[in-house]
Amino acid sequence: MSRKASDNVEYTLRSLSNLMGEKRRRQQAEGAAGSAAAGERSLIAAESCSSLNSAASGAELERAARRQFQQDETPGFVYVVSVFSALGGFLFGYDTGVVSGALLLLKRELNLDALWQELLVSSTVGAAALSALAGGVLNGLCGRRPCILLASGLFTAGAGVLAAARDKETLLGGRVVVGLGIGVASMTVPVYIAEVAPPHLRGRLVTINTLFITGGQFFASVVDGIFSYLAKDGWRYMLGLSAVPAVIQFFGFLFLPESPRWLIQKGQTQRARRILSQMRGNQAIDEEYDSIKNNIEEEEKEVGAAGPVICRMLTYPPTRRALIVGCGLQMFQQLSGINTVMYYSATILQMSGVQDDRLAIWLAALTAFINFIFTLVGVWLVERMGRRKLTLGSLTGTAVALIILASGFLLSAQVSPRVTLNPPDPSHQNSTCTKYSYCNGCMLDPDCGLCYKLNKSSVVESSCIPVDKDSTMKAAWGRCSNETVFKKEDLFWAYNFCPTPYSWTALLGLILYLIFFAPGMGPMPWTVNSEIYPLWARSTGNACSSGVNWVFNVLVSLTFLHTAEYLTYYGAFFLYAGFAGLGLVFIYGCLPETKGKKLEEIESLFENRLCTCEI
Ligand SMILES: O[C@H]1[C@H](O)[C@@H](O)[C@H](O)[C@@H](O)[C@H]1O
Repeated sequence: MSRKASDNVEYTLRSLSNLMGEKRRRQQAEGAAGSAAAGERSLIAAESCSSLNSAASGAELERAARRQFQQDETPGFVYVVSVFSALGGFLFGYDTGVVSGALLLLKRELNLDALWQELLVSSTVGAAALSALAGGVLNGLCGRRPCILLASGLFTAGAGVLAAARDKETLLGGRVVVGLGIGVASMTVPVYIAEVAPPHLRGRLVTINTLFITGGQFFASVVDGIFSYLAKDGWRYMLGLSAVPAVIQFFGFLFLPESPRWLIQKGQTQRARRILSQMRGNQAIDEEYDSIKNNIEEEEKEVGAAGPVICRMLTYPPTRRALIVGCGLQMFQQLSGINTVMYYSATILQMSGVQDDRLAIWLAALTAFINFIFTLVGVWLVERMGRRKLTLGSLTGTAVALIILASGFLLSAQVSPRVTLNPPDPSHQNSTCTKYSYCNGCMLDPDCGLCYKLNKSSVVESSCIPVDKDSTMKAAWGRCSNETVFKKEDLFWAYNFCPTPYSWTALLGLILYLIFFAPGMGPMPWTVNSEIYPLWARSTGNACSSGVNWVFNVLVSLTFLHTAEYLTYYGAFFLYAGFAGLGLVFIYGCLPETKGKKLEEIESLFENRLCTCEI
């Protein structure tokens, strides 16, 4: 029998056993009085059972099951709950994305030096790493709902502090509060959605959370674009706007339920049953309820309940393997360089000849839009292709795109224009910029930029000059120190990039990167982590893997400029391509397929040694 046919029969039989279970339950509820109003569903059940008795032919069985299936609709409530939780993802994306635009205005208004700018960006990511780890304990003790409420409270408070800040210290405090919210939300939301979703929709609904993350990043870039025109206080709106979705989520969650799985674990079975039937509409919940309950009991027998969860996870082989897979996926997601590619997109676009800064900001919004739209493709594909194929395909494409991107930088470096003019520094300060004889060295030095003219498409009259301390858009002195003047005189100022005929290669690499990364490597690490741990280990497993995601996020972004200085840009992107290659080997060997499986069935996928999973 073909796989499909056997699946059908299995499904048919399962549906029929549901049908009969449902009928039995109804009969018990209706009691001896034998209510005549058994409803349409009982009629179908009766019809199905009688057809089972009389003919019992395969075709009839299948027809009855199909009719039952058509009645089994997932109630809209599951979608409402998922969307409200995914607002946490939106805030994660918004708050990590909005800061780059806000900094452009902030550094002028509050005179921020490089250290303070760095602090305002990385304090949020650092706080997120810590609170994701702490979120595991909170989730286990208090449940998912209080954690989501806490996260939206933190997002609101942080937004308020940031919008009202009068000095940089308050700003730093606000960014830390927001980071604490991001960490808790990033680990709780995928777990919560996975626990309320029916198995056949779980991947899609959890992936919606990542869609909201990238949606938040896109929205942030549009808000940055709009408020960049408001030189005074524009940053207050940028940073404060996130209070709106945070408040909506907070009030929404006052009315939304706790995860039924967490409730069963805590022995609150009546409440759990009520919520589970709300989530499943007209489908029978007995089977699901029993399987969750039995599983919890078995797990307690098998693993015991003594000692910290992380120690039990590490000493019990299936959860140890799941943890390695979960953390590995999150590590490779960040090591493939998504956040540097996104952050660097404006420069890549400038290399392609976009000289106007405002245009570059809007084109960066376009980059965020491509990331968002292709995450939507992931939502569509995840239940069709499954997690494993989608992740493998996505990472393969990402690695190829990184190679193209790196080659673009390599070719550009090989034809890097010569520095032809060396004007004397009027301030007589000893700048490092004078020592470079090619643009390539000049652009890798964060203190210098290239001032040049174009003759047709070739660079002429070029000089490597120190960059202005307040704005990277002009030189500290000389021909390129006054923006309006040098633009009128047909002069160009290149900071962080060199004019190159190979910019299209980098641009192609950038677009391909997002097209491949966004549907798979973006969402799958979150989706897979939400489903691979048994209930007792789920909060801790997700806390660890989210922590790994944030720690590698900080590491990759903080080291990028140094990596680029030592290895040059193409070296840095080749390095990420290498990491993506290693990630491919890891995923090929270790990631099992979890599509369509009940959360309770997934543990068995990790019973075998790693690297022996099905292909
Ligand atoms: O899955 C998300 C997403 O792909 C984002 O675009 C990225 O900024 C995050 O770091 C990542 O965790």
